[in-house]
Amino acid sequence: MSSYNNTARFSEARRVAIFGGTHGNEMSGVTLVNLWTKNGAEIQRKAVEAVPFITNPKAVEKCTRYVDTDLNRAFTPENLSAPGGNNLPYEVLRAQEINRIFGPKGSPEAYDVIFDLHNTTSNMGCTLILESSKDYFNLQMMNYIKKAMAPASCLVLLNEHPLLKYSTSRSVAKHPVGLEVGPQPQGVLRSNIFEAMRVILKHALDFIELFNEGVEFPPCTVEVFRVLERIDYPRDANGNIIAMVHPNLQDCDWEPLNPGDPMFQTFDGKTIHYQGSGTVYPTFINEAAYYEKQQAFITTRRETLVASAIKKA
Ligand SMILES: CC(=O)N[C@@H](CC(=O)O)C(=O)O
Ligand SMILES: [Zn+2]
Repeated sequence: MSSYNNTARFSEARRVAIFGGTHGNEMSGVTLVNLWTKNGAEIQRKAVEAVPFITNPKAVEKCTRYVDTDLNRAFTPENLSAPGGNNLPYEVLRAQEINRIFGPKGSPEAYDVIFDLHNTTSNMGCTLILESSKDYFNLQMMNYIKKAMAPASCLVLLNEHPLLKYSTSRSVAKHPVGLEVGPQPQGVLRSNIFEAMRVILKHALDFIELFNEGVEFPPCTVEVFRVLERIDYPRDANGNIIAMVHPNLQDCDWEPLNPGDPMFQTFDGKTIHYQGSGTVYPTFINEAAYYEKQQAFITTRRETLVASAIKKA
């Protein structure tokens, strides 16, 4: 990226990948990618090469999140450079392979954009996940998608947290974009969720086509929800869960949670209240895949980011 007259210049985003099955039991992404692999007409755009790709075929085969370890945590520098070949966990080997095809991560040869399709069991609706508040190309894309979706809502989750950020499959690209649509149970396809994901991706590809055609996008602001904290379930001394998400919080992703609001309900009916110092916006509430990660939900803060104008270099 370079700046000239306050317009950020980015090279053409020709190489685009659409990942499905990073988690093998998240069926919208798996199904869309399989569909587009058979017939790519829907994802074809002028001056864009969009490659649909199943990232974790073994997990898709078993309809499980992963086989050995979570692929969407596996793209660390250590893993990507680990020797050991076939002795490595399946997903680490697969991460290396994906990094060879679509990366190398952090290099000029890396793919321009990777969309990674996920589903959540949480009531999050349409969510886009970003990893940087300074990527004006992605911020402009978020602004475009949000406007194109209106009056339907599409929220942006910003995971830029120094400790809570993880090494995603999409992080191989120059501009990584996560799509997270829910609620949808694991292993299940719901038509409303499937169609919502399909529409988000349509707008995203339209944006890239316009950008590649030389359209200048004027400065804009984007409302995002920045990851603050992970909240675990209350546990006993043995680590067993002793409370559930409170009914007042269940399904209330993105709604304000204030100090003193009910948060958990113990099995004997006691309410545990939120003790933070100010209003937060919880999301990924009661996500099935996060029980193993000791996470009941995450808290976020609302922020407005500013993006400069952008244009093709
Ligand atoms: C439910 C789920 O899998 N969510 C994704 C979010 C992301 O792609 O950043 C994950 O934990 O990897
Ligand atoms: Zn996922």
